[in-house]
Amino acid sequence: MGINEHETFTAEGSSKQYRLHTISLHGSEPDDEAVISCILAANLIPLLPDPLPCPTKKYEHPAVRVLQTEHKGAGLFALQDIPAGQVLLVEYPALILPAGKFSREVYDELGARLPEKRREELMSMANARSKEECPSYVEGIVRTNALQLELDPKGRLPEEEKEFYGGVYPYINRANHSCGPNAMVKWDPARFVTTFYSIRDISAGEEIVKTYVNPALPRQTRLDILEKNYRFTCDCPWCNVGHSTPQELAQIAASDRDRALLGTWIFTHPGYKKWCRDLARADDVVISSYLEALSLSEKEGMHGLQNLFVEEIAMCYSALGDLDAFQKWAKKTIQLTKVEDPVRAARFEEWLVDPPKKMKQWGWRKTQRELSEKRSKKGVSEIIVVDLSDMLGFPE
Ligand SMILES: C[S@@+](CC[C@H](N)C(=O)[O-])C[C@H]1O[C@@H](n2cnc3c(N)ncnc32)[C@H](O)[C@@H]1O
Repeated sequence: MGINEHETFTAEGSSKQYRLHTISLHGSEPDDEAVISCILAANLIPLLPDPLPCPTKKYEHPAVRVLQTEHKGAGLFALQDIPAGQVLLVEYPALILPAGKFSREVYDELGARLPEKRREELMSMANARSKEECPSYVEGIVRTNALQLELDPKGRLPEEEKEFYGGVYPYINRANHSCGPNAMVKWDPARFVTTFYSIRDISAGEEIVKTYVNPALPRQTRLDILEKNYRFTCDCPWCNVGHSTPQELAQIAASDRDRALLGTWIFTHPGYKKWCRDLARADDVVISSYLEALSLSEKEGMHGLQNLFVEEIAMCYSALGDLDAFQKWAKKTIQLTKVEDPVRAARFEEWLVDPPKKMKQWGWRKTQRELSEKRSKKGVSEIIVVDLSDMLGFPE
């Protein structure tokens, strides 16, 4: 017997009230329709966008295919070379639900509410959990596949009522894991879709992989999380290494250290904004630091951070007034941010038209240096305090 939309229920160990809810996005054409079966906290339902967005066309890159692998079940593969910054798939979740544990009936009903074809797609997905752990097969699929998403992007729920939600995607979820991924996902709460996109160049025949864990965590922690949540031993080049000789252990320690460093680089190393204000620092200090970050991220396969690093470098060259170098790094920034942050990418596009004219900070450091040299030749010593708040490209 089904549970109806008006019935409320709770998760194990909680008194919070939830409801089943079906989101139907209707477009003008018959196949412009998306049905998402959800478990939502009762107080979240009134916060959903009203009216709901029109469905975005699903997108599948012509060179992306689901193929069977030897040991990992199905996976996604590139049939042709795909450059960094390309949209690979755009997809609605079939299911949206919170992380808590519900009864078998709730999960079964959640799956049963999908249109038949969508339900078939869902039931063919990987389930790494045993029947004892997850009596409902739908729950097993959820725990093997769900990707985190934000349903309250404007933060309208009080802090104590916030919770994590996940979405299950019959196509995007075919992507297997690597600690050096070549693709990432981005959830768009306004359109209810997730975009899967390349973060580095992918070669024809290569598997398209995302990361299921924070890649900045140490190797053993990553292995433990993957084993506990997804029931496999990661065999990526950073995990599948010998770990008995002192040399091998030193190599693992170095990789752990570099990954942790990369994960906090932008918070622990001086960036463009501070450097720009401080003429006492060498002109190349931030550029060298971020070139090092780029090279480490290449070594560790942490390409997902490179958009931040290339942007810092581009901005430094703008303050130095180096046109060729700025153009080179601004183009890289656009390529690596256009899916993740289109507004930022558009800003660089605009600057690129004529950087010296379009950028307030263009050549600022060069000009200030020349000025201070002139002043010191004249024997004038003064502290230059300049308000750069309006010139730094991006708001704080
Ligand atoms: C989200 S699914 C990925 C798609 C799945 N391979 C399929 O056939 O639908 C997660 C499951 O895929 C498998 N998997 C993912 N990445 C793997 C990897 N690097 N090595 C081995 N198995 C992996 C594990 O069984 C895991 O529980």
